[in-house]
Amino acid sequence: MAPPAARLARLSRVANFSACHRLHSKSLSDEENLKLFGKCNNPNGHGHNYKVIVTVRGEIDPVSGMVINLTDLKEYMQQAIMEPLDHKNLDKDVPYFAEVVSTTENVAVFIWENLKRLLPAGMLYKVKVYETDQNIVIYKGEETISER
Ligand SMILES: Nc1nc2c(c(=O)[nH]1)N=C([C@H](O)[C@H](O)COP(=O)(O)OP(=O)(O)OP(=O)(O)O)CN2
Ligand SMILES: [Zn+2]
Repeated sequence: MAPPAARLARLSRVANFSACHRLHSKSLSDEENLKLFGKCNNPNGHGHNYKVIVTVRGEIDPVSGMVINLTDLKEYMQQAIMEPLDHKNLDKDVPYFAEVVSTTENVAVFIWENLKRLLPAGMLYKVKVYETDQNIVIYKGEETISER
């Protein structure tokens, strides 16, 4: 009898964290920052309840029935998202954002890079970050818009 075909599946898990930040670029003057970022450039910052959906992709292991053990994914997300970001001032507490503007785009990249270091090679598929219910970023590890 032919062996069962390998099945590829995607698996997602959600994390929620709270943080404050200020949108401010060191490459711009104070006036330019205010013009670009408006209320989000408030000197004392503002806060968000972020939601992150992490999706991994891989073959369903025929023995375990899993792509990845969700208990392991939970621990990786704890290390990659919750420990560095939850209840933090992104710009002051997270060294990465000392030189990188703490937009949701860059928060997604930060989470991607942290998770990539922890997960089996090639397994990370998508990081989706909700800054608010209305403002959502998806990052899939791409570096440029590829030619069509
Ligand atoms: N490209 C981006 N633009 C903006 C970002 C970002 O991360 N990437 N972030 C902000 C601010 O941080 C800001 O907090 C957004 O807040 P706000 O406009 O209040 O959010 P909502 O649109 O969800 O709220 P409304 O109630 O609809 O005003 C700005 N730009
Ligand atoms: Zn904000």
